[in-house]
Amino acid sequence: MTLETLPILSLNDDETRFAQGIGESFERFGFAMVCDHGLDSAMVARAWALTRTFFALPEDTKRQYHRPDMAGARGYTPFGREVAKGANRGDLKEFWHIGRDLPAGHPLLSGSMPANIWPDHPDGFADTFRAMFAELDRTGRIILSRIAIYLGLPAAWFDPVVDFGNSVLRLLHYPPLTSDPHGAVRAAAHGDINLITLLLGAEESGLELLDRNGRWLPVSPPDGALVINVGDMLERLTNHVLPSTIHRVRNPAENAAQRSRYSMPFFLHPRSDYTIATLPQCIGPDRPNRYPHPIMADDFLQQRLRDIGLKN
Ligand SMILES: O=C(O)CCC(=O)C(=O)O
Ligand SMILES: [Fe+2]
Repeated sequence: MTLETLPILSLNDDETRFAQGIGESFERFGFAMVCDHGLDSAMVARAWALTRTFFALPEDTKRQYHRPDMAGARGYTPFGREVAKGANRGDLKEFWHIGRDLPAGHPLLSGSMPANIWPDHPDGFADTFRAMFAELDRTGRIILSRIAIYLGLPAAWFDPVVDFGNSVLRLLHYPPLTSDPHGAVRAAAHGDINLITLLLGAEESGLELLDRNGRWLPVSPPDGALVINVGDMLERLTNHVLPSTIHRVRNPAENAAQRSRYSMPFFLHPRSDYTIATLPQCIGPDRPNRYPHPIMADDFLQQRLRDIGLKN
């Protein structure tokens, strides 16, 4: 049976059923909607309140935390800075990036994973987003274990792949559209770079995926649910069994254009030194290996950061 619309999956379902459900949803759409994900709702509410308060600070204050030398990997990236691969205008968004806190002196620290920077205001920002990062990291591992089952791998297969992974939590603000955007959009069509993305906030409309029939399909999760999508690294690892689907955030019309939109994607990455080599389970007579040359996760990432204008 082929799926017609994005199903709503429950993480309370038993492992095998959930694995089958998310695998089918990913194969068909590259996306899934997941409720009962177990994220603490009080923590998530605090995270939204802090996000709103931070982005309401004066532009000059926010720009103190802009660190172009870190390729946008930590801290603040101003409005209009990120340009989707192949697009010619900056997206109508500003964002803040949080990474993993590594133990002091960890070898990955000196290379691809800079230490976090935290704003002086609002109070509680660092504590709440450290907790959010840890919880999304934990939830992401559970999702990956179900994907492993679907692919016929041991459930714990991804654990060493994502241990000390270079994941990033992004707080996104799309300000109200007050003037003619001259062709720019909130988020131009793009694929995500990482393994999987866990997204909160998509109940505020605008997110659309490019379906394989060439039509844009709105993604409208129930309140509080996670939208999860396959990124380019998982697509490559699975030889396109699980597709990384192009998506965008379109500009709203009329009343909604007067409102800010906020969202919170967690980009789950492998360790920087993990080598992405096509899974033998995903190669066959009808599906020759598209990627005979493995690539290190960090080399893949650095190339893509140059593509989107965050790195020179
Ligand atoms: O804001 C959203 O709903 C999606 C954001 C997104 O696709 C991204 O930041 O990669
Ligand atoms: Fe995205």
